[in-house]
Amino acid sequence: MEERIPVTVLTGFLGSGKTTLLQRLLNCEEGAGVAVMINELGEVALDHLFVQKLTESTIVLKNGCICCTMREDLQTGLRELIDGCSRGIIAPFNRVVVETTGLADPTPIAQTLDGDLMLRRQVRLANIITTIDAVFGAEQLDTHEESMRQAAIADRLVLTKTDIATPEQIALARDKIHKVNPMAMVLDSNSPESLWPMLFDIDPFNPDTKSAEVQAWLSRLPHIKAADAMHGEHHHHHHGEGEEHVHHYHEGYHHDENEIQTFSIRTEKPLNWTAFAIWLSALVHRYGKQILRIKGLLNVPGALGPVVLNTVQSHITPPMHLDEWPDEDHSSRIVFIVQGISPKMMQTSLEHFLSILED
Ligand SMILES: Nc1nc2c(ncn2[C@@H]2O[C@H](COP(=O)(O)OP(=O)(O)OP(=O)(O)O)[C@@H](O)[C@H]2O)c(=O)[nH]1
Repeated sequence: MEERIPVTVLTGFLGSGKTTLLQRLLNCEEGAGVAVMINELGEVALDHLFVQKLTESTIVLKNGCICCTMREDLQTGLRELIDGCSRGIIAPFNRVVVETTGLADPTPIAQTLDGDLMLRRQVRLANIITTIDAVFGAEQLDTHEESMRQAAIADRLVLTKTDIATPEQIALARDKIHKVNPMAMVLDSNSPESLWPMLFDIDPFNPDTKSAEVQAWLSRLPHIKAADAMHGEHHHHHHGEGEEHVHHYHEGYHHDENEIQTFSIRTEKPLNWTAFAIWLSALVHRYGKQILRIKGLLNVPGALGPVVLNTVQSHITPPMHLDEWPDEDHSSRIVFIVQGISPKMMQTSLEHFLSILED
């Protein structure tokens, strides 16, 4: 169904093991079909020298960061790969992995793919993979905003250096990343099994695997599934004649002034899609960079199954219908990962918006 080439963004803090992971992936059987773009800071690019299996389908973007100054280079690089392949200069590939610098904000990269009309027809964002250093990860998440954003935005988190970290360090890193991003699958880079299927076979933006991906991240959110049992931890809001509207579950991750927060909203009532879509685009427009991820299952009147929502910052993929619900719970559930925005404010504004349109 989906013919565009999937692009994976591989990010992670400085020295967290991106290049090492990339090397391991390229060494897999499936690695032969991967074209690589490596972005490095500094005039003398070195990273790509550590990746042994480099072929002609590797492009090194030097001397700048694709998330800030080199977005055009990213576009040009992708075009070069695609053109080269169609002219037979570059070996055929079926996936592109873009390794960012350690300080990159991965979200503008997603937008870069979107922003180029030509490219948009040929490539699509497949997923965002973030490496987290098991030894220093917990500390880096606390002290470096870049690290925190990289973790918050990810579809997959890969814990590296578990072979040299203490069990306490690993537990602490896992605990922190779960608080920042409970939806992402967490993998161990030193696991003897192939990471390939976990990283690539279920692809959150691919309609064919959407249902499996939704089930996977829902299962990681037990507090949403078992919401009614969570007395005291969520707030009911009553409107008019006591009708129940939006419930709000607050996970909360406290991080100084630029606090990143994960929280979810559930509503039992079918959601007015038009109203919700207007609210969402206004939100994304207003807060831009502060919206890291939004994932949701929406119960929209008239639809057989739920509508799946998946945004990376202002990159809102067209919502997709599933034929059936992944579980018995047919309420709308939306998970937000935001930075410096009050969950309370968002919840109130959504309630308000939905109620205006109902009247
Ligand atoms: N023991 C151990 N060392 C690792 C692991 N992953 C990476 N390293 C080492 O950590 C160092 C940094 O790894 P890289 O793969 O270069 O990290 P990176 O994220 O690409 O680094 P930058 O591009 O500089 O941000 C290297 O010396 C790697 O050999 C791991 O799982 N275990």
